[in-house]
Amino acid sequence: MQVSVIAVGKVKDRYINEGIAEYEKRLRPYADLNIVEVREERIPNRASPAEEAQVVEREGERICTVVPDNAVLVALDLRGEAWSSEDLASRLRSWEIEGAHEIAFVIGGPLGLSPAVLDRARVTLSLSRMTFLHTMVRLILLEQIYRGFRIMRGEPYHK
Ligand SMILES: C[S@@+](CC[C@H](N)C(=O)[O-])C[C@H]1O[C@@H](n2cnc3c(N)ncnc32)[C@H](O)[C@@H]1O
Repeated sequence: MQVSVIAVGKVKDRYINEGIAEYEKRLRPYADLNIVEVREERIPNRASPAEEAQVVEREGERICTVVPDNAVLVALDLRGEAWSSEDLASRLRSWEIEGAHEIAFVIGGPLGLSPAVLDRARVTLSLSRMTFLHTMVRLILLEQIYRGFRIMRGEPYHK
């Protein structure tokens, strides 16, 4: 299965990049993983609500240009559905059964995802009610996708 993680901005912290690299490696037997970064828009100092909305909209336009037409799009958003890891495993299984060619998870920038991206998503997923650093979300999400595949295949993993 092709799994894409579309994310706004680059990960600069070494400790996060090392974790991401570890989970990219662990996921290799389960999925063809593709991480796509789109440019993070500069937020002006003391940005007005209109300027912030423009930042989010521009990043959203960049995201929309890289989302393949036939992908199942999962938007990571604080206000999304709360799933257990078993829920994610069963969604992965049902997308596989439906013959979905690609699952694309999308992570917003510091100001979140645009309405256009949220509208395009098949499902909006929350990892917690707490707000995480967007670069940290990339690592947490990869661990959950890995955990989901392990559960789906009935393979042991940490409880
Ligand atoms: C710093 S957060 C954006 C916060 C922004 N104020 C909002 O309300 O969307 C950056 C991105 O990380 C992801 N994110 C952060 N915490 C999350 C959570 N608990 N669940 C799902 N996604 C999260 C989302 O994709 C979000 O767009």
